[in-house]
Amino acid sequence: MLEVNSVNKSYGKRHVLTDFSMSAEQGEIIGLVGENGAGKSTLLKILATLSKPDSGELYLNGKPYKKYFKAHRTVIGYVPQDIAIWEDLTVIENMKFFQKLSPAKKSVHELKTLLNDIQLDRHDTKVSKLSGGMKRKLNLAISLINNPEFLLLDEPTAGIDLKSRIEIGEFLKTHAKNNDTLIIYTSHDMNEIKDLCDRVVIIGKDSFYKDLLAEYIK
Ligand SMILES: Nc1ncnc2c1ncn2[C@@H]1O[C@H](COP(=O)(O)OP(=O)(O)OP(=O)(O)O)[C@@H](O)[C@H]1O
Repeated sequence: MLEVNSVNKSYGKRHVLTDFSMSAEQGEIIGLVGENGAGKSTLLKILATLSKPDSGELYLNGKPYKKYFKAHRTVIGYVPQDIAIWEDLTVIENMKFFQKLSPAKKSVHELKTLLNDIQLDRHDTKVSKLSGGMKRKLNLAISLINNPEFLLLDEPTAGIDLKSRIEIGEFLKTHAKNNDTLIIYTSHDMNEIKDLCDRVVIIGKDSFYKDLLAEYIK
């Protein structure tokens, strides 16, 4: 489903991605790990069509990103590291707002069902009153409005309570299985990666993660 071939990306003189390649199939959950600054967010932005590589080729369902990036955008869901929702609107008002920007049309009932699936039932609460975990859940629910085939999550569980973290993990597993969604997700928590991911991709040269993974996956 996804092919990434020899992608390079630099910011000025700083090489962030060097000849990076990977492939992935529908329904897989892939953990992307690497040290701070290894290029995980950079790769996710490229995969989400929000940034372009300096060189290399990417394909989704056999179609090159270069030619089909607009079409790909409609089937990709992306949750950035920083939470991007309206603090002064309620949960359901945020869902309705982002629904208007989405190519897929969902009824209010469907939007509420999506929130309930992710165990966020405070539909009429202002975002400013939500916990960090609930905000992460809302951000994730927004990314699912367009029924993405391919979901990219940049540290979706960073800095949140254990209950929300477990609920998000369980939701993602069920969602990937029921919808055949490819999920690529970054985290610094190796226990979470081990519980959630079918496979791990290491980014960067650091052998630390290779050794750590070998230890965890024994
Ligand atoms: N727009 C940009 N302009 C210049 N440098 C950038 C830009 N975006 C990222 N970088 C640099 O590129 C490197 C890789 O950043 P990136 O955010 O992709 O790493 P990361 O693996 O996601 O890190 P972290 O685990 O800390 O989130 C870092 O050194 C960062 O400072």
